[in-house]
Amino acid sequence: MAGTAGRDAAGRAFSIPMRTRFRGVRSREGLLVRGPRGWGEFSPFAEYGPTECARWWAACREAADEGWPEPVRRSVPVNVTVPAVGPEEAERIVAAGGCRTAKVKVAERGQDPSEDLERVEAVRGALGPSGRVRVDANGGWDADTAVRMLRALDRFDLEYAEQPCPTLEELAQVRRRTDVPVAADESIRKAEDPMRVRAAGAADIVVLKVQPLGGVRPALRVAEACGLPAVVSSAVETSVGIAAGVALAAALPELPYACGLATVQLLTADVCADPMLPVDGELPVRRPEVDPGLLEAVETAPEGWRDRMAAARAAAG
Ligand SMILES: O=C(O)CCC(=O)C1=CC=C[C@@H](O)[C@@H]1C(=O)O
Ligand SMILES: [Mg+2]
Repeated sequence: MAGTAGRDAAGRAFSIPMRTRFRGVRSREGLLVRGPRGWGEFSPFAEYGPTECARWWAACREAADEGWPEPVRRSVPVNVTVPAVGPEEAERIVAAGGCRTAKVKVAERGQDPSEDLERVEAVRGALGPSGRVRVDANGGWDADTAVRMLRALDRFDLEYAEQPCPTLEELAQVRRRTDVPVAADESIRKAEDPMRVRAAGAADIVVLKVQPLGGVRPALRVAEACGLPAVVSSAVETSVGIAAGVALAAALPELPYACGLATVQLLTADVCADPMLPVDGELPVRRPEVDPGLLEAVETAPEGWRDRMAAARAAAG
């Protein structure tokens, strides 16, 4: 038993294939670390260097060593996430998701604009008129394309558009030139970013992710400082990482929008026997247990991840 506890504290690496390629990623990988307060997840995407990884590591340590602030709600409304798939698959994902809000990926490299229109139309059809539909372009459009596409897509009544363009100047332009509210995601990665977003008039909403912002507490401070409505979204973690996102959403004083935390559905497996999957469009505020057998089934050699963790720690100073 002592051996397992030692291994858990040093970190257990995992690799879980995605159901559909998402953000260019085919399998989700990371390290799970057990501390006195429970499990934490360290799963920065492959392209992130030590400086960025330092914040992801801080989020993992917060979960494992400190735990999270008291929740002010018992459950969190969530959106189903629809990758850049064809319309039939999009419809199936929305129907299976059981959520009243859908976030649809658009502007996927190599796809035609008509594919975005067909996908969003299918999602609106599947949700019916009372559902909410938001799109996420991951900065894939320039300002003119974004304005043209959002005007066309708004036929299906958009709740907002997440990161339509890469820069703050372009986001501000899109805000001025369309009626679709703009949410900043990639533009919010450091504590000072939301203030810049606000000052540039670049967004109506901020997307907060626990790992890139360095934990639940730093993300709460960002939300408070910037004063814009916040949507909590995942970095497509296992249920261990999703629980941290739920803790953030549960602790925010206001939560006017559904959160992007229903992403365990995008993975082919999980490490918890009672995964963080939505019930009636909501995720209950809880912390699930890691199941040893499920973790072993997706476990990989930890050395590379422990090196990444050491580099992140060194960068944090
Ligand atoms: O917000 C959601 O519905 C799910 C999470 C999600 O879309 C993302 C998670 C991780 C990386 C990103 O490319 C992506 C996003 O851009 O919001
Ligand atoms: Mg996004």
